[in-house]
Amino acid sequence: MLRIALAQVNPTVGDLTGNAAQTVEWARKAAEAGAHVVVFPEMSLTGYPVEDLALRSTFGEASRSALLGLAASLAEAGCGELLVYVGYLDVDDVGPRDAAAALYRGEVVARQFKHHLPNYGVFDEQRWFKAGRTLDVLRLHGVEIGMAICEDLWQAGGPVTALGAAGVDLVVSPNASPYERSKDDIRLPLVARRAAEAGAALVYANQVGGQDDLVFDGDSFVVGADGELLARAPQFTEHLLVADLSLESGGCTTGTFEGIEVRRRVLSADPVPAYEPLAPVLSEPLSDEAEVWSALVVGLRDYVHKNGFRSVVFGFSGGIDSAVTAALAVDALGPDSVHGVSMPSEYSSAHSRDDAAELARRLGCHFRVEPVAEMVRIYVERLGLSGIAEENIQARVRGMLLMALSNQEGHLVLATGNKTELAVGYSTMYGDAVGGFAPIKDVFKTQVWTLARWRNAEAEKRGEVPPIPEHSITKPPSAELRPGQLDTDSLPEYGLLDDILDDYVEGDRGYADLVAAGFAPETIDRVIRMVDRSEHKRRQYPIGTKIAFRAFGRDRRLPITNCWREGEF
Ligand SMILES: Nc1ncnc2c1ncn2[C@@H]1O[C@H](COP(=O)(O)OP(=O)(O)OC[C@H]2O[C@@H]([n+]3cccc(C(=O)O)c3)[C@H](O)[C@@H]2O)[C@@H](O)[C@H]1O
Ligand SMILES: Nc1ncnc2c1ncn2[C@@H]1O[C@H](COP(=O)(O)OP(=O)(O)OP(=O)(O)O)[C@@H](O)[C@H]1O
Ligand SMILES: NC(=O)CC[C@H](N)C(=O)O
Repeated sequence: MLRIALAQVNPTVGDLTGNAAQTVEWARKAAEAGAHVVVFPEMSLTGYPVEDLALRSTFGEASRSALLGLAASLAEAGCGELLVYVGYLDVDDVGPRDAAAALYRGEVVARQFKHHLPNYGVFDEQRWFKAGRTLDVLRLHGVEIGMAICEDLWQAGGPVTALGAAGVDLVVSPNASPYERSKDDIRLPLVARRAAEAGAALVYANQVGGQDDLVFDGDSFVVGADGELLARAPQFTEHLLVADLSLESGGCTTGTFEGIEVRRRVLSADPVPAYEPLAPVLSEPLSDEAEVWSALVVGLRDYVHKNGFRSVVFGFSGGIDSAVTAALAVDALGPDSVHGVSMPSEYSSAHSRDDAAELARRLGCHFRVEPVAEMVRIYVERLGLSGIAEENIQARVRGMLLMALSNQEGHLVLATGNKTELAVGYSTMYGDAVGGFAPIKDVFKTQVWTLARWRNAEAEKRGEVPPIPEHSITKPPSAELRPGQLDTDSLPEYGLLDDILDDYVEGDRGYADLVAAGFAPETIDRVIRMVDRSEHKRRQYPIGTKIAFRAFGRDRRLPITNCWREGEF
């Protein structure tokens, strides 16, 4: 029997000192829980992803030296007998390495480099790292333990097959697997299959927390050699998952398997005396809406706090996007850190002001009214503005006002745009598109309504006041930039629009496939033109948390100057 701890922690990219201190603190908790082994996430000492920091030799050297310091600190903290797997950035003659080390009795007893470097979606690892070629097996208390770093699990054959062929009893896997909807439905069966293929139990330790536009959900778990789920950590929160594994050791051989050299070192040969196992912890995965909400809350909170802000400011229009952004911000930061500003113009309806005030009342956050009509009038008269130029100046005056409040009072400005608007370019540059972070930029408009209803229903279940005024959910969306304006004057109805965008953006489908899906050719043409023409706006839009398979930004990268148009060929 061996007691394994999975430290599902939230590191901060670049904070070697803070992350090392966090590693010691969590290792101590694992030791106190009686664990023999503790596994931290991928590159937990540096944070993940470090992007081009990987290419800085100074950072690589600092990471290597922080690892040695950590080995010593762990021993000093009384964790010397605990086998600690920690991820870090290594650098050798070949180049930078996505690495994990095993620390024991104050020493680095193994260093292994990731073999498979993902280079798709949000990952650019072939730009940043050189691949590893060897695997290190450690024998601890008679158990043969191998290691596979994140993507090494995702590729059939290779490291896990080699470890299985060598005869390991247990594979530990440090991971930094970013959240996207339903990804947990892919990970667990995949890892279970790998465990069964290797004939070894598998410990999957994932990072939690936000890093720029990525959020990590944790959801660490342990599966047995037959692929059965034995323990699972909760999502979106730091957690120490402790599990007892009953492992039969058949012994391990060294040599070359699958073309990979497997090395082995014996740390301690004797099994631990029998002890009373812990009851297994099997946290329930969250519902789809709860999962997305938590992702958005954690992504926003970590962006704000890790960048040294304590509060946010943005426009409360009385509409659904700013209402959902406000509810998220209050869940993430607390009401005292959220500053809403109503900025009525000449065309703002009375209900937009009332709904904005009601939202603030329900949330208990800060709220002020700053009319913009007079400032807008000066621009309009001085420059003789009309039409779209007059419409947009209202949004731009609001943007300027919010940035002024940010400068003056130190709040981070949030942009409230959703994925549908971003897709079709339905926002004013330097107007409602200003800000440092855009919490719902990867959420389609129809999902914004779903989340609003879900969040209100959750509040009702808990006997709390629903945060979002009903009228903000039910009224027809309008930018209120001219009298009686409705979004549907310029855009197809949102249900239809989101269906097309789901196929064109998420599914990357071509024209013929869209027609085959049953959309009218003229609507397809119109939507595709709007999407393709607004790439320049998306490049300038603030970052925000990725929740979908294909988010704008890291996942979907298209040229701005681009004369290719989907059509009939
Ligand atoms: N390829 C390119 N590269 C760089 N810049 C490029 C560009 N193409 C145009 N531009 C620039 O972009 C400008 C046009 O963009 P912009 O000034 O933003 O204005 P524009 O896209 O013409 O108008 C904004 C649209 O968004 C709608 N809106 C505004 C505010 C809020 C909401 C809402 O409901 O959330 C909707 C509004 O009703 C209107 O339909 C051009 O004048 C030009 O300066
Ligand atoms: N009268 C207003 N007072 C304060 N902020 C406003 C006002 N009008 C617009 N904004 C800001 O600009 C953003 C874009 O708003 P707009 O009403 O143009 O479109 P929207 O995408 O339907 O957003 P919402 O659903 O929040 O109204 C709003 O979310 C809000 O932050
Ligand atoms: N850091 C990684 O190697 C992550 C890649 C992997 N496919 C995942 O998303 O989980």
